[in-house]
Amino acid sequence: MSNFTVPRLSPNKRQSYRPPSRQNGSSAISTGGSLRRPASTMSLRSTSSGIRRPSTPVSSLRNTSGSMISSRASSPNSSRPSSSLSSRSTRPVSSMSGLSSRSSTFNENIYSGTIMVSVRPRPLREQVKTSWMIDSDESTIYSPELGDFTFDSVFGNEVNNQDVYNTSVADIVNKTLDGFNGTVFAYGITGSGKTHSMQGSPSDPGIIPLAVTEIFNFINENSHIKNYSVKVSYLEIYNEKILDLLQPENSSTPQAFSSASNPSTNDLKIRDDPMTGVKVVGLSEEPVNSVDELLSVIERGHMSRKTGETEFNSRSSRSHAIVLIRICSIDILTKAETVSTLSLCDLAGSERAATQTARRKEGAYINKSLLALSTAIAKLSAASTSKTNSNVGHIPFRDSKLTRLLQPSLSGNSVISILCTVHLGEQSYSETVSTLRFAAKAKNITLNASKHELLGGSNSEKDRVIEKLQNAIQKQKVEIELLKASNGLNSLSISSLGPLSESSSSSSDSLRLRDVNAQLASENRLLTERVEHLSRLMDEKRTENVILKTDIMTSLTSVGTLLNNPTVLRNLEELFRDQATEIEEYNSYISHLENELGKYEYKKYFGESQNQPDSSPAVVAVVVNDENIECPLSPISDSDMNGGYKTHGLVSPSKVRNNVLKNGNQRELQSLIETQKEEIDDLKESIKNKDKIIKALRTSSRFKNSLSTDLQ
Ligand SMILES: Nc1ncnc2c1ncn2[C@@H]1O[C@H](COP(=O)(O)OP(=O)(O)OP(=O)(O)O)[C@@H](O)[C@H]1O
Repeated sequence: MSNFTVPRLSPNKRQSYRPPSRQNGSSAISTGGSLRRPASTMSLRSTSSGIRRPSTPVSSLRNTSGSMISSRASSPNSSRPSSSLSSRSTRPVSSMSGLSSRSSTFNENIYSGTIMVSVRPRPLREQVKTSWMIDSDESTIYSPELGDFTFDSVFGNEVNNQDVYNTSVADIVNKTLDGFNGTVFAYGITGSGKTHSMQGSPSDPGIIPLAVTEIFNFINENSHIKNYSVKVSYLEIYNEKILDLLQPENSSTPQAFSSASNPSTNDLKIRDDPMTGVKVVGLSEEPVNSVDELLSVIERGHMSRKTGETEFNSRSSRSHAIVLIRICSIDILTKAETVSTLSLCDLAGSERAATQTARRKEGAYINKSLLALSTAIAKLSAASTSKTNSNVGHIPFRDSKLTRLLQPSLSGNSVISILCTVHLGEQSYSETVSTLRFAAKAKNITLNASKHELLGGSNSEKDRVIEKLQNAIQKQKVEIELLKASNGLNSLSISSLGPLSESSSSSSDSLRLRDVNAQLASENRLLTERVEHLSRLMDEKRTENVILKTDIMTSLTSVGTLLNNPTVLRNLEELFRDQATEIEEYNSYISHLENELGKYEYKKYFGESQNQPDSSPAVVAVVVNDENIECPLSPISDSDMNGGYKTHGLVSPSKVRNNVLKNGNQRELQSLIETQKEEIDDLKESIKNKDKIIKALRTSSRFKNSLSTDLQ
């Protein structure tokens, strides 16, 4: 059974909905079951700009069941104001400029303005703490640490998908129906509500089914003025591969049989396209004639989408999914033809490093493409805000399939709405901040979208296209003439195909030129493939690096987290102190043993009656082998030094042996020496281990100090 319930909007509800507080321009708060206090009684707080205005902490925006509430009316098709719109084609231009609340201008063929950016927090559970606040103006979200973030809309908890659609998406769909390309995408961390907003549920249909409904309602209304055709494609980008969700490969063509003529649907290629900017080669398109048909095609594609379980979402989308709805209209009277595409994107959510390898790989690809998207957005934002447009550099659209596909839209060829979904719990604070920063940058981007009218349009439009084509033909003619006139160039160009015959006519010249052209085109193809191959290799390398970096960061973060825990730190310091004390004890025990050994050896060597001089240093070690007896602090013969000691000397083994024999039991002495030596070695080994531990503890302590310095 389809997941989508088809909402039937009555035609007059198609126009953009503004909540009551906005429509009458006041900040009055709707009380339809809402617990939000009226603005006048709200606590005042100062903002970064010094203006004081009412605000409500997110935590207080909960109703008794723990869900958040805001002033936006929850109005499942009921409380929405009905507009007097009878036909969009007759709607005054001024009423269509509401795409973004920031400055935007619109004429029949060009839209200039900014991206519509909205923020939708996922409802918090009762016990979840948050420091975020949403202003009653429904456009500002505030954190005490970072201040205000202002967007076109910041939704409260009680809004449903219909409200989100009316406020943030309906204008985009309307413009698509007018011939502009439209793009809507949901962006946010895993589990923040992207799929919930885009697809919805039977009881709360999402943006995709609502947009589809609006499209067909409009088409039905205007079928007496224009002929429409609608086609749908559905693709996903999974691990940097583009897959056709309407023709999953395993259902039809086995990979082994895929060839250039029957390209694999498991990794479709993107090509530049003069009409649409980019084109996914081989992506299937299905014609559809009704809401139900369109939704069932999407539902079919949806079944093939990759999902998996993450820490935050038991059914997480592991791919970026894009529904492309192509609408073609031909004016019955003027024959003006427009083609426009509505792209509805449910992006995969970013997430912290996962534990499973497969999830980690997916996560690395997802994070990589989202990083590419936010880099592109940041650069476009810088380009839009910079007065000179210089120093913004190249926009790296080719860094990921996602940015490559969105390139025409982000480059201004589309009207765009971005819905940023966030989770306002403390646990996701840093992710929420980065999503809001992304949203703020996106808000700066300016768009200059134009309608996509084809031949057959108004006379002036037709003339413009004809003139363009004639100019192109003229240019080519001149080029051919130049080639013909220049023998040198001619022979240079054609030499690779063999000499021209003396008597070549102009027609054979042009045949040869066509051959040269074909050869150059095929070389070009080869080079393009090589470039693609190399960039794929680079992509793989980058992904490996991302995975490696993610692993390293995970380890560093866990060490950092461990060292930031005061209890762990205290325990480590105690351990460190204990080890140091123990080492000192060992050292003094070793000295004691060495002293004893020295005394014992001295007595054996010089006789029981001789006392070791008090001032004599201890023997540190005695090594017995066949050739030498090494006594780093060994006693030497009477004659050598009158019973004194020589440091680190080597005594001849025969001398020692003689003296030992003179004093009795050599075996006993040797075994004692060896036992003592083994004990000393064991103790030294144990000190070495302790030293290692101390060294490791010192290193972690240094690492912790440097981490905390970095964090400051
Ligand atoms: N605004 C909301 N109201 C009610 N439930 C919501 C809302 N947002 C999200 N949820 C619920 O939270 C869960 C996760 O949401 P969803 O699957 O839409 O997240 P997501 O951002 O698409 O995650 P992923 O990127 O992992 O696919 C779902 O059960 C969804 O129903």
